[in-house]
Amino acid sequence: MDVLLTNLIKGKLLPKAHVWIVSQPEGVHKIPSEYIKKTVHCEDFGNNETLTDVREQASVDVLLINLIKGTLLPNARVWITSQPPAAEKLPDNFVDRITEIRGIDRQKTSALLNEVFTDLYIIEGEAAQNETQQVQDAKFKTVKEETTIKYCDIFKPAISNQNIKTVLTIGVAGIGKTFASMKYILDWAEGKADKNIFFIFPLPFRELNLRKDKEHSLEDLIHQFFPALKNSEITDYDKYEILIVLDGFDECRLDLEFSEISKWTDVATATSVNVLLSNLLLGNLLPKAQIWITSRPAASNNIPPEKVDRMTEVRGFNDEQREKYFMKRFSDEEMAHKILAHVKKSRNLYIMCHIPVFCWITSKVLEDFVTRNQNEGLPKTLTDMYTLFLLLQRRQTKVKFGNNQPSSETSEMETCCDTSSDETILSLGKLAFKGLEEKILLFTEEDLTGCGIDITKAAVFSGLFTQIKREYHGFYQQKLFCFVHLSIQEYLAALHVFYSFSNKGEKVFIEPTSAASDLTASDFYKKAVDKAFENKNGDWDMFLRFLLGLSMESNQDLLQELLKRTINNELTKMNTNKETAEYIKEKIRENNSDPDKNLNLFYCLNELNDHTLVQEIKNYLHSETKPFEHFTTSQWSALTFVLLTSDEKLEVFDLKKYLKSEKVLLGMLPVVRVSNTTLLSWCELSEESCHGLTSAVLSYPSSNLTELDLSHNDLLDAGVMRLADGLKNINCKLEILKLAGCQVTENGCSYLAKAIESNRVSSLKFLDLTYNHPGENGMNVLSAIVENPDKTLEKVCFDHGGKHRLKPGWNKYGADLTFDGNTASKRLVLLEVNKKAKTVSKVEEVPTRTYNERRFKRTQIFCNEGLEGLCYWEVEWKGKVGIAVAYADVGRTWDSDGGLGCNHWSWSLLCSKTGYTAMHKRTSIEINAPPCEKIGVFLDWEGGTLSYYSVSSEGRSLIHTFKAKFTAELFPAFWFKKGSITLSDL
Ligand SMILES: Nc1ncnc2c1ncn2[C@@H]1O[C@H](COP(=O)(O)OP(=O)(O)OP(=O)(O)O)[C@@H](O)[C@H]1O
Repeated sequence: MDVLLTNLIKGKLLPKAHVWIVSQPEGVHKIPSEYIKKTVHCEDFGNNETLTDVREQASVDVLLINLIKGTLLPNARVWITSQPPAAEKLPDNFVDRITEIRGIDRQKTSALLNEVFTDLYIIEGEAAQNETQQVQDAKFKTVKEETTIKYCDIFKPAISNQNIKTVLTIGVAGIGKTFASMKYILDWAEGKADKNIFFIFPLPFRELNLRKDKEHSLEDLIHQFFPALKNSEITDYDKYEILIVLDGFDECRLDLEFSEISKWTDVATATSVNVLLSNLLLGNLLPKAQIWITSRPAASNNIPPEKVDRMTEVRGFNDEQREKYFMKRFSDEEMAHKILAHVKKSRNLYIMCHIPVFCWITSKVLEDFVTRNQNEGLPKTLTDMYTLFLLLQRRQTKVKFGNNQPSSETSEMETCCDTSSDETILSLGKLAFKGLEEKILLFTEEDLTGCGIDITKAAVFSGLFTQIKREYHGFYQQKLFCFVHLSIQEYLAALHVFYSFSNKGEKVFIEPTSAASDLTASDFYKKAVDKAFENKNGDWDMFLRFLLGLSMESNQDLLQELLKRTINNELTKMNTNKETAEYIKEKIRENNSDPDKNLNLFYCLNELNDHTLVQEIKNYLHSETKPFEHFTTSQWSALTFVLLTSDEKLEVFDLKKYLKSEKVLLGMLPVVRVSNTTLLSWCELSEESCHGLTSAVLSYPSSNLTELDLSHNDLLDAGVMRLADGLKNINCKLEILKLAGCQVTENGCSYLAKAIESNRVSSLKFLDLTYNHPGENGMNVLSAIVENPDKTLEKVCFDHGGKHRLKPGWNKYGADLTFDGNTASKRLVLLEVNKKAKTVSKVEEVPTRTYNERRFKRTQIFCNEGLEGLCYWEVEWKGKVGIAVAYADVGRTWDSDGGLGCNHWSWSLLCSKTGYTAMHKRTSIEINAPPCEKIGVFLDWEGGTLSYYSVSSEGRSLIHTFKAKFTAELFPAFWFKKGSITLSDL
């Protein structure tokens, strides 16, 4: 027994077991101190003085001990809450900080993360491991679906042996990135998950920014965030499994440098935070630690892709999760149903509610509506919602100040409180605007006082503005504040600008020049439109939406009391709004280069209640006539907006359904981004489209595109080089890329090969390079990648290659035809080295033809070449002729099946001075088109089409298309009433 116990305590027996020894104090010395990790003294409970009278004076300790022991208030129930055991290894206050929802739900003290957290829709990008097994696994997944991942599995390997060290999670503002990471940490702290992880260090960029001016060691930095660790005497961090959560990379104001970085591996020596963070991300510092970075999409491009092992994107709530959110949010089920019903009433609102932060604001506002039994004035626009939210905060503050029922004694006090709280709101607006201008998200006390804000008064607006709770803060002594969400900062900034202009005539964001003072209201809004429009990063886009929303009378009615003014007629005149709307439409018309900017302008029109453009497009889409050829730029932008905001998921985007035009494509790139498949073949595109696709789609983090068909456009190697840049990008999710007939040579192939080689997360499986000229080398470099088990590429098609494929346009499909003299009728003569056939009036007997006289009874001739695949040829004709194709054994003899175009196995276009007739089987279709001397024939054998075109110096114009399922080679053939056919050279 002794041996057993000794070895158990020493850790030799059951080395991983926790051992808890309970002993009288005098027995403790018998256990060697090196085997004791922690001693808890319980003697206070044993020999303390007894207290029975609640009126008796005693120390807090004595009071508590007696309460717990039950000697004091013996009938009272005592509820002791404690941190769970896993939290023992955590720094002080850690669980509290995570459990309690900071900022955004502060007012509701009972709001615990576990209570409100609703599962999120998160998708996984391709894993970036080099592991053969994983790649092979990926190869067998034939159908690519969006892979969803649960927040708790973010670091879970997809296959065994996979090491996921760094995860990047992206998502738009308020979509739930921070929440997902907090819930992950909480699960761990509660011992529910990731028990192998010893420490999790959340280091938000917001707060790391504050340390950028001084040098720190990584250890120091950790101690600043978690002072309790100072006493932990950890000497070797590599001994522990550590997860570092770097939240909000988009807010990073450090100059992280990943390329020519000075390598830093020392945890204990001080250097700049820039160097520490860059080295942490590159894996030089704490090489074994796992890293979780969250970021809004645009900023995430700066993270070196090869260092990211898994990309995930938070997409917010899907329909089911959205409903769950509202059901969880309200303990009163009836209330939850009512609110959901309100949300569902407005399609706009319902769609916006896929963003959790918007759900939160919506639930606050609608809860108030339902409680007050109010059905009128439900919010319709984004600004409506935020205005109502602000008014709710204002009313709640009023209630906090005391009596809500005005009476003669309290009214003066109330007015005073109202005034001061309204002033606080307006000052918060000033601070918000200053923050937007200077790109500040965290504010110090000086910032607040600088804007005339009294901290104690601002504290009551905890639904808008909050102090960052950091009692454990060792390093940064100042108190720090922030708006509960950036969108609230943007709304308040717009309110400030609106208020300054309408009440004081100040144009805050316009340089104080004399000209500015003469600005009319509509000029003022136009300047705001320009300001947002000119900002590349879209920093002022939301602000503009709010400012324009505030210019609406409906919003000003709501805010009248807060703004303490009668409505300035000029500001709300319908004319002003109309003028602004027209100005925005003009901007949309003029802007051909940045489709995303136009989208924001459409959202602005929505705020101004101007739906004319959008409605017009919706009408077109529902009508028979879709005059896309005559669409203006603004109509194209409106179409883009309509497609993007449609309820239906856009699986396939086919440009040909609208207009084959490069300019149109470039304007509709945001639509390409959300589609899974984009079809752009035969659209007359050039290198410019490749450039646009790479920058706005393939490199775009949240693009959905997995299949891209760019075939039969003259992209050349230059275009392929642009596309290769996209293929290199970590965000590129393409699995199928079709570049048939794009004039690609060996060079183009090597750009593609290098791109696929260099992208660790390349998911490309199929590459179509038919009808190009890859040459031996081009084929070899790409085939080598197919052979490489570390790469997902399964197949590259090189069929129908050759030098002639480098000809421009349709000439690359040119069929080099010659007449087969043996099939020529006696009435025909062949001229110009078998390129011209002509009827003659006097038939001359040709001795070589006599072996089968019957075949010459029809005046026709066939070509030698049997065609499949894509082929194009042109002929010049005179007289009355039939231009046809037929299977090999058809119609060459005089038989009962009739001539060319009169049976199942041939198709013909009869050409004469009066027009054309399309003939197949026994049907013929008259085509009313002016006769043209030159006819182009395009055969897409696999696609099952045979098209005839008139060809002139103005281009090609379609005469007729036959559709059929071709089953064998087709031979060009010609029938003559009288006249001639010349095969043209291409
Ligand atoms: N899973 C969730 N369940 C319930 N509420 C959520 C969830 N995710 C987010 N929210 C709500 O949305 C708010 C914003 O979420 P969060 O701060 O995580 O967004 P974010 O993506 O980090 O945004 P930002 O990029 O602006 O920092 C939260 O404070 C919370 O009210």
